[in-house]
Formats: sequence, structure tokens, C-alpha cells
Amino acid sequence: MLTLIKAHGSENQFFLLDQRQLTQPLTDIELSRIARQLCHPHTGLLGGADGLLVIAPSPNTTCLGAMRVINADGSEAKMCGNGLRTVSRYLAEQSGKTHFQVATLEADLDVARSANLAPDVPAFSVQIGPISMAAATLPFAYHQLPELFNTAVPEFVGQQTFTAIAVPNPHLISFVDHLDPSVLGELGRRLNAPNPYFPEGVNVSFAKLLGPNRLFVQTYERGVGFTNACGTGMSATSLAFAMQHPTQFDASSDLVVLNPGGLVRTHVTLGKTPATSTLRLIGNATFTAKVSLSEPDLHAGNFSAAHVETTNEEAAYQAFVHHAKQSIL
Ligand SMILES: N[C@@H](CCC[C@H](N)C(=O)O)C(=O)O
Repeated sequence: MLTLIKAHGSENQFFLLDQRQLTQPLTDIELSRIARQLCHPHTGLLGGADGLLVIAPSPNTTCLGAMRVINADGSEAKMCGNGLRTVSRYLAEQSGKTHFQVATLEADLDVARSANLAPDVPAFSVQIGPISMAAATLPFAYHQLPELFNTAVPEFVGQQTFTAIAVPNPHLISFVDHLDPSVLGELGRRLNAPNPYFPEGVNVSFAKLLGPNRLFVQTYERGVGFTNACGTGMSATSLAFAMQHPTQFDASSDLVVLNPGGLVRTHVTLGKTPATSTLRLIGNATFTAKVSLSEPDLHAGNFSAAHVETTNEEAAYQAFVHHAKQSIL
């Protein structure tokens, strides 16, 4: 028998699959198929999810393990911030370590256990990166601009400016006075269909300033659609906030970033360039269920005999969000 974990960070929902438990690890084709099956919002297991996080042996000895991110549509992303917190918790509980590195597609990232946010609400702090605003890295194309920083792009949405940041998955960020999810959804769908601007698609976030170091961020995710929270999106938006709104940014404190699924903290250290800036994302790593099934059933995508054991962590997380939002808003 093997165990899949249903987990979330700010209600950004995932299944965790540790390939190291399998006699025969899933191939990339199987991972894409199983992700689409497990994550489907109507027919997926336990209400579906935003993605499948795959834990594999690290290619180097400095990391405890490696994380791959398979989106709900079966495509692969370079990074996932909320997901990295849940994978960090999994590796921490297995190893007894509280501070270590996890290999991701482009970088080995530093992760550490943080103080619980509330009883039964474990938290982790994870490094987000590498960071780049270069058009070729994202990639994006708009009038041959080398980067997109606080730039009006009437082809996207009139009266709004946009900033594009890779961390290293691509994000397009716009600060708005009034956040209209229908405008966000329309732009997100358009830029994740074949389009001349973002050939590989992009995660689109709209953000509202709530006060000094305080934001609300909603994201339309590439490979997913609307999500409760996007960790790399909130981190990239925090960096854009620090650069675009210096009078509202206090570099000595964390930012509080609210999202439809709860809230996280981020820490931005501005460097001379985006690439030398650093980002950390701090928030819950909640395990809501453990799913046991046989290896042949997993390969076959047969979840009918799976045994599901739920935890009590969701109630604790909801109580934490309720109290935290009351004290913040
Ligand atoms: N929700 C994630 C980001 C997941 C990847 C994204 N859909 C992409 O394709 O880049 C996060 O928490 O960072």
C-alpha cells in the first residue's frame, strides 16, 4: 500500500505523491494523466485539487528531496510556493529536520519550519526563486520591451498597468483599486490560450493595496483557472509592491497578503536588481486527508478501493483564518 496526502496552503489544494514509495515510479505520461484525474473539480478525488506535487529523490546530496509540480491540466510548472510548504512539512516529518533544502526544477531552495500559526496549524517558511523580469526568461513579447514594469498594456485591460516577474514560473501582476474577478478571469483565460504575448501562458494576479505592507491578491492560475491562493503569485506580487509602492513598503517587516483562501506572510529584500532581490513565503502547511491505495491501482488510475482517512486540521485552519481576518480587517 502507498499513501497520497491531500494538503493545502491557503486552500491552494494539492495531492502529494512520494515516488520513493513506489517499486515502479510513475512515468511523466502517467503523472500528467493521474494529475488530470485526481485534480478534476467535479470527478476528482476528495473534490479535486489545483495540482499534484511529486516528491522524488534529490539529484544532489545537499537537498532532502526534490519537488515537481504538475498542474490540474497535466502541464508541468517550474515552481509552486504554497505547494513547497506542504512538501517541506512532509520531508520535515519524515526526517525530523526543521531546516533544509528542497530541489526544484531551477533551484535548490531553503525551507524551514515556522512557529505554528495556531494549535494544529503548522507553518513553514520557504524561499521563492530564482527571480527574473527578463522578457526572454518569462517568456513574453510586447513591443520588444526587455521587461514589463508598471506598464500600460491596453491590449490586456485598458486603464491598468502590468508588471511581469518570473519566480521562476511566470506571473503578470496588476494593482487595482477595485478588483473585478470577471476582468481577471477574462484576461487569465485569454493569456493562457494561444496568444502573441505569453507563448507559454502566465499566472495572472490582481492586487489591492489594503495599507502599509498589506495586500489582497487574487490569481487566475495557468494550468488551473481561478485558485484560492497562489504562493508564487503572492510572492511575485509582494516584490512588485515593494518596487512600485516604496512609500507603503517597510523592508524591516513581513507583508501580510490576504487571498480568497486565507492569508500568508511574505518577506521581500530588495536587491540592486530583481535577480538579486530575495523572497520568502510563510504560511500554513495543512494535511486534510491521507489516502491509501495499492501501487497497481495508482498506475491504473483506479481510486475506487482507496481508503481515505481525514485529519482534524481543516477545522483548526478555518478557525485560525476567521480570527486572523477579524484582527486584520
Ligand atoms: N499555485 C502555485 C503555482 C502553481 C504553478 C502555476 N500554475 C504555473 O503553471 O506556473 C503556487 O502556490 O505557487
